[in-house]
Amino acid sequence: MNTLSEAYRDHPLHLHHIIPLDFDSVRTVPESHVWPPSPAFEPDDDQSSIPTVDLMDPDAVKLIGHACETWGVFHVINHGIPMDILDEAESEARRLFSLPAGQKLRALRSPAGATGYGLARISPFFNKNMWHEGFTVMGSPIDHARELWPDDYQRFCDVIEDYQKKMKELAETLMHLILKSLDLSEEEISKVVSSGGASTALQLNSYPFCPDPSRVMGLAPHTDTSLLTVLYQSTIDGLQIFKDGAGWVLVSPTNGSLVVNVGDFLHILSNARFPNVIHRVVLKENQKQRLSLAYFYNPPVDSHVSPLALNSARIPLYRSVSVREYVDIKASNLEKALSFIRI
Ligand SMILES: C=C1C[C@]23C[C@H]1CC[C@H]2[C@@]12CCC[C@@](C)(C(=O)O1)[C@H]2[C@@H]3C(=O)O
Ligand SMILES: O=C(O)CCC(=O)C(=O)O
Ligand SMILES: [Fe+2]
Repeated sequence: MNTLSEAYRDHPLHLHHIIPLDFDSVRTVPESHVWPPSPAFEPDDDQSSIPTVDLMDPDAVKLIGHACETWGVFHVINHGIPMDILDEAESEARRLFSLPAGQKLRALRSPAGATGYGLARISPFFNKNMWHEGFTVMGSPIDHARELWPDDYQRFCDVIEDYQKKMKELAETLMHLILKSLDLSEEEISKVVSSGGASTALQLNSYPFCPDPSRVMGLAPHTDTSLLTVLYQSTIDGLQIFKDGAGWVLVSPTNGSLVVNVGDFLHILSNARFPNVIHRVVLKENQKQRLSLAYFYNPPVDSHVSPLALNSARIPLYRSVSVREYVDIKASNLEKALSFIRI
């Protein structure tokens, strides 16, 4: 049973923080979606780019450790997920977001719920709305799929379940390599990567065509709560990560590769050795709808996370925290959540 959704139950949201705009019905950007121009909005000229890790490389452990330490995000190639699985999942996401607004609302996330159609969870922390609609899956999507397509929900379920299965295997492989790079023993590793126990979520993201993209925000800056996130961003760019000293760096999609980023839990576990990378999505002029699929791999919801990669000379920077408690803290403190568990 995936009980991650329970962790969100105590933090109900107002409907206006859940219901997306009917993007098909607007010809101009409403005031509610106009973000103040920010000087940091334009990406830096210096276009450095995130590292690429080849999972077939005999040095994968070293490469992945270095990528996590220096960037907290990397492209992964030779990841073993066939292109048609990625294509199919993308086209199911497209089919979902192409439904008329009224039909999508039938699968609206409930105020105390975690799954279904709606605005990004972080919406209440910003006074402007994002140019975004999402669909969150935890475990089987069947209930919401039935609401969307009463007579024809099976294809969506099969594709999404298959996608999650493949992503889980990949996330476990990645976690293994990453924890090895921190010199953890097999025993310690198997406590973190206990297959069966992990709590996971899949987020389908849509950034519809926008008549005035320079004035909107696709997805506001945030870090993921996960251990790690595996992102498929298909072919359209827009994802940017914030790198100290470099500013906003564009993460362009490359054919069939996946983007992996360090989330808050891996940052804690690594005792801050790996940065939980801040990222956002911006929109460009004359750009078609952008879709992305983010798979969040988390520790079991009742397990505790604490800094593990400690040698004798290093002191822990964070206290131990359960997944449930951290989700609780972050639900009311988006950016400062980590400061609550700092020692
Ligand atoms: C398991 C998760 C992870 C969530 C919450 C919950 C379901 C949806 C995820 C996202 C997806 C979009 C960005 C984010 C910041 C958001 O608003 O919702 C993510 C958030 C997190 O990483 O905290
Ligand atoms: O759409 C993207 O490229 C990023 C999505 C994201 O950051 C998320 O779902 O957490
Ligand atoms: Fe994210």
